[in-house]
Amino acid sequence: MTQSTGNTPRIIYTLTDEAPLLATQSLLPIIEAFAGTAGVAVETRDISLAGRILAQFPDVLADDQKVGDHLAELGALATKPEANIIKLPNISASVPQLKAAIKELQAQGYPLPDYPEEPKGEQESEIKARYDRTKGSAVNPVLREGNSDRRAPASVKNYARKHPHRMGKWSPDSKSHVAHMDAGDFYGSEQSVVIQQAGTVKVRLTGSDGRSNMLKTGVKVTEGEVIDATCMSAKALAAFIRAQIDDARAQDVLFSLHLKATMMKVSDPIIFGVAVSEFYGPVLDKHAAVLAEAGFDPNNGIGDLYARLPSLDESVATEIKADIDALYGERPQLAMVNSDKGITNLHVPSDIIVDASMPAMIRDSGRMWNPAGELQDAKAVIPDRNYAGIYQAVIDDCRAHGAFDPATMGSVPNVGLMAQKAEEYGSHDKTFKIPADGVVEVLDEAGAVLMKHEVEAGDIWRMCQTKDAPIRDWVKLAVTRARLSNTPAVFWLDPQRAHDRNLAAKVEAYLKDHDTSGLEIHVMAPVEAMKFSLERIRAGKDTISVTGNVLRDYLTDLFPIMELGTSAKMLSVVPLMAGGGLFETGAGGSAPKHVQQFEQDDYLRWDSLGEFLALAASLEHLAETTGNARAKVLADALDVANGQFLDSDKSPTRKLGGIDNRGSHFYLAMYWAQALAAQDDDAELKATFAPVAQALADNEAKIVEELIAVQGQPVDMGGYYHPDFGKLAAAMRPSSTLNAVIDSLAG
Ligand SMILES: NC(=O)C1=CN([C@@H]2O[C@H](COP(=O)(O)OP(=O)(O)OC[C@H]3O[C@@H](n4cnc5c(N)ncnc54)[C@H](OP(=O)(O)O)[C@@H]3O)[C@@H](O)[C@H]2O)C=CC1
Ligand SMILES: O=C(O)CCC(=O)C(=O)O
Ligand SMILES: [Mg+2]
Repeated sequence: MTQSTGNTPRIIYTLTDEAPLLATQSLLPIIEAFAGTAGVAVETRDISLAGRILAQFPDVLADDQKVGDHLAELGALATKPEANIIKLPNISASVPQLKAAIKELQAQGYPLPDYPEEPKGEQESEIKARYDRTKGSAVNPVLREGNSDRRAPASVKNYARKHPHRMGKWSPDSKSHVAHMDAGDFYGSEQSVVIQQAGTVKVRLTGSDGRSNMLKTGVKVTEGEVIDATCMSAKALAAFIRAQIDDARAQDVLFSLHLKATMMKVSDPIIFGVAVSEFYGPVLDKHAAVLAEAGFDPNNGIGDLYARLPSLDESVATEIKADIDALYGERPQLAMVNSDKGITNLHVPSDIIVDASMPAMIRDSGRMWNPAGELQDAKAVIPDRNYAGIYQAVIDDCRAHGAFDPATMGSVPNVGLMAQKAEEYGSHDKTFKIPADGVVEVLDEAGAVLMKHEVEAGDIWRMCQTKDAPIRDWVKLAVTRARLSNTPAVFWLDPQRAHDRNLAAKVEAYLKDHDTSGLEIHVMAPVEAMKFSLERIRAGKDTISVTGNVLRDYLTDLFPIMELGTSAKMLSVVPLMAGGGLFETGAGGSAPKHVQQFEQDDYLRWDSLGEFLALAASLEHLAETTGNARAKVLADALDVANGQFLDSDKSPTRKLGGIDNRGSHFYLAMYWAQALAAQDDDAELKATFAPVAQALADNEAKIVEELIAVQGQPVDMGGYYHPDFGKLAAAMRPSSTLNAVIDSLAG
């Protein structure tokens, strides 16, 4: 961690995981050196999965192993006006990832306890509770103390139009489709209440035997807040999955499941587990006793079963493997995550993240990879109806009109509601797998029943909260964006949903607080909104989507992936409600596939454009809020550099032998230095950067050669979740010529 003292204006740059952490090793020294010339300190805070785990266990770690709770620190900072945080994507860990990270830290000498999946006794429950704080979407809901504004800046959109990426061709005969439940899902059972008076609510389960049990007490609620409760029937889900398995086989399409088991860290792993249990049912039933003994948990995927086979008697393990292979002969083929390695769609819950997986399918002509490594039509199972329909609408559109054309299509920016753990971000501690048949009720302090569901054992029940102030802020942000970009805005709200009806009433009321004259503002159900937006983008027109938290997530991968080929090129800003700024980098995740390639070939194809855009926005915000004129000069020059970077197409080439992430950082540094040397707003900066620009330009060929020369060899990172920073820095900064120029600027 680097830290400054006193009142130096500062930007916090987050250290995260996987590809973005690798990119940081190369980019951060450049950022620090440039920012330093304006007296801006760039400090780092570690919010990686490994860092978060270590921060939970100060009591078991030696003094030199302890790390501070940087996430808690940044969460507090996000509620203050001085916050200026650049947030890179981090791992939202599934249980298999969490266990792998713990194992790696233990092997590095950190005396951490094992993850007690089924805790026995108080001590193990306490350990599990600590680990669970680091699991799933543990970071974003803490830092996102504002709503989200994600869009492709004009320069990026123009670049995509000039250099359209490849889109898979769609056939009108495509059999690909989305399958969702028709009843018994969250959509069908949602109830919603607007809180009239601040207080607390509690959640009570009363079993059919009359005994009651508090699932949750003391949930604080504020006036005007919207709370919802909803429930998915385990029986209906299992029947639905069975029917889809049969139908996929009958139609000869791949079976694939698309969930968000990382962000919806309690409900979706259970849904994933039901799909695994149904698909592999005959084998799991036959070997139930031995698998239970081995600790297999279907919620962790069929990969968990394979991981446990070595602990079994060899003949039993061989029989289980043979039974699975035989079962594959009776099942539809599974969509593959990695067909070369035999990793299926049901192996690990964190490999099938719907926001990225559905757009990838749509980009690849609606097909997914089959076990033979070929593209094939697929059934995309998205059990809950809340949002599944939007993807079917895209598929229908592509089947009817062909793939979208990035050279001509319009854009769909997003204004997303997520502040103060809005909607599903607030569900993590209020989602339960129901232990017994009965009734779940949400009660207020006086004991009045606010919401009520009949439940059966195994059902998933969850409650969400959405505070009033974030809703007001979201409406305001939507109007501001519509006005600034002179673009129609559509609130995606479904009149069939209780929560959405409450939101729509608030939207109607809060729109009156703003001057909306001349603006085109609609409220439409998601499928209708999708159709409306698709028709417009085919005609080259833009439409702002104004959505809740989940659609924010889904749409900000879907549209950028269609429009730009990747969501890495998005500007992703979170204007914090307290006045600070959280600048996210792109809209994608931490790209584990990129790390595999880096480890194997010393080639990192991570595109840092998202970081460049976030940095410009962060410097601009810093200049505005602290009056630092030099930061403004740096920001303006970075805008120019970003434009030139796009014009010159200096993103990673994605081919060994071409520039990768590191090469793209060199070009950004050169263009940025050149823009600073060319400007006349600040003579001192001009003088500082003239020789830097000169040195970088003079040595361009040499630097590029030094950066490319290392490619093609394996890299030792000294760890995956907790790599050795010395090794990473050496690997990510292989050009001594570039390093000398940057280090001399840093002084
Ligand atoms: N903001 C956050 O903190 C987020 C974190 N996550 C976490 O990230 C991890 C991986 O999630 P996953 O769903 O696989 O999504 P990713 O976005 O990491 O991966 C999907 C694909 O997106 C493309 N991609 C994403 N970012 C970049 C980039 N900067 N440059 C080039 N390509 C990029 C790549 O696809 P292609 O090969 O097609 O170019 C990549 O393989 C998980 O642990 C998840 O929880 C996920 C989303 C957001
Ligand atoms: O919070 C998370 O786990 C993931 C968030 C995400 O995918 C996004 O914000 O786009
Ligand atoms: Mg996302």
